Amino acid sequence: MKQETWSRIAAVRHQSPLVHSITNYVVMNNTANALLAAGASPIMAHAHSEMEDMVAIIGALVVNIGTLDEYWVKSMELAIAQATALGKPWVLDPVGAGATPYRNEVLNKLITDYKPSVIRGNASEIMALASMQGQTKGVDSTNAAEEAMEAARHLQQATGAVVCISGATDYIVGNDKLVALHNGHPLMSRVTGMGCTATALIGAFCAAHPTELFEATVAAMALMGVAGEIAAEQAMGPGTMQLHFLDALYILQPEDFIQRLQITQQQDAFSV
Ligand SMILES: Nc1ncnc2c1ncn2[C@@H]1O[C@H](COP(=O)(O)OP(=O)(O)OP(=O)(O)O)[C@@H](O)[C@H]1O
Ligand SMILES: Cc1ncsc1CCO
Ligand SMILES: [Mg+2]
Repeated sequence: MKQETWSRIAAVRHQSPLVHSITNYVVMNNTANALLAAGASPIMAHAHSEMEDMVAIIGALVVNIGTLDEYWVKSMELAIAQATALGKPWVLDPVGAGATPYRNEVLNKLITDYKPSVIRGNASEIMALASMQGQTKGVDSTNAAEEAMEAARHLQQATGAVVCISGATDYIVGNDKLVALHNGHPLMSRVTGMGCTATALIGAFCAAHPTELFEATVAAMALMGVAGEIAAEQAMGPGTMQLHFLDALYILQPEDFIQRLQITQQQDAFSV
């Protein structure tokens, strides 16, 4: 399992897949650099006139609604429609789901009209999306993590997407599959757009493994966590954390990755 996860990281380095992101102004530079450090090739574009042609040449599409507006939402729809037509994976980052009616309306439309291949958000975003997709409040949940897990499962069933909840522990939910990753460091949440970076890396891994989206998502989040942990050991604070994180993505070797990776998997089990 750990060796197989490493082989997916090596495949991204080897294949250097082209990842098209329509993402927010805040994180464009961070995510492009993270993709490069992991061995992928980033392109950011949103002009309506080039969406079809751009999506024709990429391996995967990442849609992040962080700083959405009406023009960009149309770009997203054009790009997603083309990705769907060409059978290419597309990954959704529902930044700020639940924060405003406009965000919710856009997200609900994207999820309902064009099914994402993978959705990655933090617990509150995943819970907001699940309630938009008809989930009634969980009656069984006894704690926040369990509530988020029920939401992720609901969202997975409603959309068919692989659903990732990121946080201190990352959970990846597929159809009858659940993996938990226990790496990472609290300093990661002090750098803007680490979640967006996670989603961009998922895009790269899906591009390299288009028929194994669950495993691709696990590998991308495993890389995030291990690189984050290594970076935190070197960093003095958020500034150097950002720099060391890019270096860790680039330098990481299989021995260190396998030694550090903390992964647990459950089949057919959705209790946390
Ligand atoms: N307390 C923590 N301990 C370990 N890892 C963490 C912690 N908090 C976040 N992470 C890691 O940081 C990355 C980003 O996850 P997070 O849930 O913070 O995303 P987010 O809320 O969408 O962030 P943003 O919106 O700022 O991009 C993931 O790889 C996650 O595993
Ligand atoms: C701070 C911020 N605002 C909109 S997007 C973004 C980056 C983190 O998602
Ligand atoms: Mg986020």
